[in-house]
Amino acid sequence: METKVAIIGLGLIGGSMALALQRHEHVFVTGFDADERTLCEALHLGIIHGKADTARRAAESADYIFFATPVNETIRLMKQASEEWSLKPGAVLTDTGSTKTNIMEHADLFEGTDTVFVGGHPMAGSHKSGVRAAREHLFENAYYLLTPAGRKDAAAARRLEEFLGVTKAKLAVVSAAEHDAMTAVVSHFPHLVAASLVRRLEDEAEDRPFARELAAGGFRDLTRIASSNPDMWRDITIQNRDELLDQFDLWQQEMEAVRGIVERGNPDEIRRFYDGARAYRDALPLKAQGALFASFDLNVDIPDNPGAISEITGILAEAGISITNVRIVESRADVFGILVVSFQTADDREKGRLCLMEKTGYEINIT
Ligand SMILES: NC(=O)C1=CN([C@@H]2O[C@H](COP(=O)(O)OP(=O)(O)OC[C@H]3O[C@@H](n4cnc5c(N)ncnc54)[C@H](O)[C@@H]3O)[C@@H](O)[C@H]2O)C=CC1
Ligand SMILES: O=C(O)C(=O)Cc1ccc(O)cc1
Repeated sequence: METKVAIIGLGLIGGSMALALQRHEHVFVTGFDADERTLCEALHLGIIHGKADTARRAAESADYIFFATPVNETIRLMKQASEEWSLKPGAVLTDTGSTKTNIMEHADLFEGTDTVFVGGHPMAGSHKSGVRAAREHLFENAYYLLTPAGRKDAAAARRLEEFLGVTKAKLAVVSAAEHDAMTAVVSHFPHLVAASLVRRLEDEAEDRPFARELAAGGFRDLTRIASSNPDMWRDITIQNRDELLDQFDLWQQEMEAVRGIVERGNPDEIRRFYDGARAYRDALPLKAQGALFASFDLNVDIPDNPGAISEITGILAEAGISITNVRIVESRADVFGILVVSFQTADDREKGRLCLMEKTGYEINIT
C-alpha cells in the first residue's frame, strides 16, 4: 500500500526530506510551500510528486506530515492543524525544527485526537537555504533527534523512526529540554558568536578597511555560519532564548578566564590553553555529520594557480567522484593556497582522498 507524505515548507530541509523519502518504494510525496515559486520549482525538479494549494490540503490525506518551516511558523501551523484540519486517523505529525521545547509545549494540542505529534530535528544542513540547495543525501550519517512526549507518542516515534530509516540518519530519542540545552552549545550560541565576529570586523574596517581584505582562511572558516538564513535564526534565537541567556553567562566566564591567561602572559599557560582546545577539538567525532560539520571537506595543499584546480577536479571527474563545491582558502601570504574540495558523503571524500593521493604529490588533509 502506498504511504502518503505531506511536506510543508520545501526549502533546504523539507526538499531534502522529500527527496530522501522518495527512496521508499511505495510512497507519494505531496508538498506545499507558502512561496508559489518554490512550490513550482519543487515539482519541476522532481523533489515532490504532487503539489497542494494549501498546507491543509497537503496534510489531510497524509500518513506522515512534516513541518519543515521556520520554527515560529511551525507552531502557528500546529495550532491550525489541531483546530481546523481533519487529519487521517493514525496520522503522525512531525517537524524538522532546530528548537524543541517550545514546539513540544504545543504537541499536547493533539492529545485526545487520533493523531500524534512527535518532534524531530535532523542535525544536518548548511548555511544555504531554499529548495535548490536540497540534497537527497543530506541526512546520511547525521544525527536525527526525536522528542516524543508521552506513551502514545513513543509508539508513534518508533513508527516514524522506522519510516525515516531510508534517510540513513542516526536516529536518537532525547527530551526536548536536553535537546535545547545541547543545541544551544553546539549550534545556536556559535551562530551568535559567528555573527558577532563579523560585526566586529565590520566596525574595525571602518577605521582600517584593509582588515577586510585580510579576513581570509581561519576567519572565513569560523564565520561561515554567519551567512545563514536570518529569518530562520531569528526564530531559533527567540525560541531558545533561555538557554542562550545561560550560554551568555558561561561565555562571559570563559572570556574572563581567557582574558586572565592573556593578561598574565605566561607562555606555558598560554600554550596549555591552546593545546587543551586542540586536543579536544581533534578528538571530536568529525566522521559523523553534525550541525557544525555540514559538509565533507578535503584540504588539498596546492600551488595557487588555475592549472592546479583543474588538475584536481579533472582527476576526481575521471574517477566518477562527484564534488559539491571547490574553493580556495588563501590562508597564507605566500604563493600557495589550500583548495577545499567538498563532497556529498564521507564515502565520496575517502574515495577522493585515496585517488588524489595516488595521482598527485600534494598534501591532503581532512580538517
Ligand atoms: N538550514 C539548516 O541547516 C537546518 C534547518 N533546520 C530547521 O528546518 C526548518 C526549515 O529550515 P530550512 O529548510 O533550512 O529553511 P528554508 O528557508 O530553506 O526553507 C523554509 C521554507 O519554508 C517555507 N515557508 C515559510 N513559512 C511557511 C508556511 N507558513 N507554510 C508553508 N511554507 C512556509 C519558505 O517559503 C521556505 O521555502 C527550520 O525550522 C530550521 O530550524 C533543521 C536542521 C538544519
Ligand atoms: O551550517 C552549519 O554548519 C549548520 O549549523 C547547519 C545547521 C543549522 C541548523 C540546525 O538546526 C542544524 C544544522
